[in-house]
Amino acid sequence: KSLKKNPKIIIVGAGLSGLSAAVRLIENGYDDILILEAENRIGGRIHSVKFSDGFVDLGGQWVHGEKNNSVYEMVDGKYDFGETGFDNYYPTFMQSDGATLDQEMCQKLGDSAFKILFSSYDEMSKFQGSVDEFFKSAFKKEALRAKADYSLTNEMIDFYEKEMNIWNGSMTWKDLSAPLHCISGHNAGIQHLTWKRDGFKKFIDFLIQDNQEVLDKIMLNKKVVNIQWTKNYENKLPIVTTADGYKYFADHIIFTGSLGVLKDQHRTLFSPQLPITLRRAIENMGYGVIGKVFLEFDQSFWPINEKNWVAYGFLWTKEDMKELKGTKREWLLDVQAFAKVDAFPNVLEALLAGRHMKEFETIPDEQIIDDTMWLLEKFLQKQLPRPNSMTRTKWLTNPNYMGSYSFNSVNAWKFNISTKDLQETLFNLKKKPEILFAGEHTDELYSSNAHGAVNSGYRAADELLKYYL
Ligand SMILES: Cc1cc2nc3c(=O)[nH]c(=O)nc-3n(C[C@H](O)[C@H](O)[C@H](O)COP(=O)(O)OP(=O)(O)OC[C@H]3O[C@@H](n4cnc5c(N)ncnc54)[C@H](O)[C@@H]3O)c2cc1C
Repeated sequence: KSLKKNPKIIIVGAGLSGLSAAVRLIENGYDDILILEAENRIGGRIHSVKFSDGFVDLGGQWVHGEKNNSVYEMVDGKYDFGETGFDNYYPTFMQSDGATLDQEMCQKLGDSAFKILFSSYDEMSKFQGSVDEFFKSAFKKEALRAKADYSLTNEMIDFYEKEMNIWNGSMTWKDLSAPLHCISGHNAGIQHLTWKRDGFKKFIDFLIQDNQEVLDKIMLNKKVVNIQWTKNYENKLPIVTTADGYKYFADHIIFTGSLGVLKDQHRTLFSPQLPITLRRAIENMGYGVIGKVFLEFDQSFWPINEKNWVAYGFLWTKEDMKELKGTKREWLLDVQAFAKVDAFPNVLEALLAGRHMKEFETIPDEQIIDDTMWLLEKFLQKQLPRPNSMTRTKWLTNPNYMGSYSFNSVNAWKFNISTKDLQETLFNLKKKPEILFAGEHTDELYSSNAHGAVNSGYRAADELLKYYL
């Protein structure tokens, strides 16, 4: 066959997967690349913003594990990671009435919760339902055995639902598939390594350090609105149209927009329509959102000097929930914890996920400060200083993301769909790979993670390299 020596490749998106694909192609001599990025910056869901005396991460924050983790391995020995300490310690559990909670009992229940969620894979993998159903029935038995109070048991269940929603980006753990939860990849080693005051953006420096030319190939503020692929033709080229009306031709296109973008826009983004197999996978794989609020104070009022202190964990009573339902502060019900931030002694970070994320993202900054301070004062039972500054996330309402990351849903299990189905390459009649898909949601083992995104970019680039070899 007569193949072009240096085909034209368009990569849609300059997040980790797009940049990784570009680097891999350039390293192999394929440098006729154009990267079209909708935002006015690179990095995508890696978004480190200036805050306090460094950078905090609105997107990917921690390196989860060391073994077989492409992010960790790329910088191993070249970067001195920090550590949040979440792996080995429990938060200080708090209740809104200031009652002194039996921390030992809470931790005992916490141990049971972790065992059920992360060490019962034998039973869980055979369970056909959701993580919610599996967890509740097992946890209630454990709580009974531990002679835990009925209301504490329910408050802990609510706490671990939030934990799982934050891990998975789900709105409710009723959507999380129990058997698929058991097959997600795990990278051994420390689970919460940090980039200290540098932010995750530091990783991008490592990723492109030997191929800086990749930066010259990026066009910012170039939102792709349509990709016309040539399904039934042999000798036509696909055409990419951007929102400003420009058209670009290419031999191959690597599309890295999020699963949220695909769910929302695939019907208008691709003409002709994507194959039914791919559409089914897009529609049924899970994708949701988490939120973060960073607050900076003059000085810490949390026990930052206690070696093992990691966070305040909120146990919401029924009365608390009733009090907030129907009010403008209802979104606070999604807040699980306020955690310390490694390398920032004066910064607290709230983590949240659940049913109120749209409200959270659409209320003004001033209200976010008022509400989070109201919440902290309620649980800590004291007056607190106002923060000097605040920054928060808005991933769901940004049309270039529509959420934070993908998860293995109950529907994916029901319809036998895996992340692999989201990798389906579109070929033209000559069997030329025309549109390839990358992005965290397409990685078989580490979807939802930064290293999953990197792996997916390499995989898509390798598929093209293989074609040319
Ligand atoms: C809040 C949050 C917390 C996270 N925490 C962690 C963590 O602690 N550890 C971890 O490992 N991972 C974490 N992740 C996940 C990790 O950040 C992502 O998996 C990874 O960054 C995704 O990279 P990607 O290239 O797949 O997608 P993206 O980063 O979304 O890149 C895709 C790019 O395509 C662009 N785009 C979209 N549509 C178009 C279009 N039509 N035209 C042109 N461009 C388009 C987007 O703007 C974006 O830049 C977190 C993510 C979020 C949001």
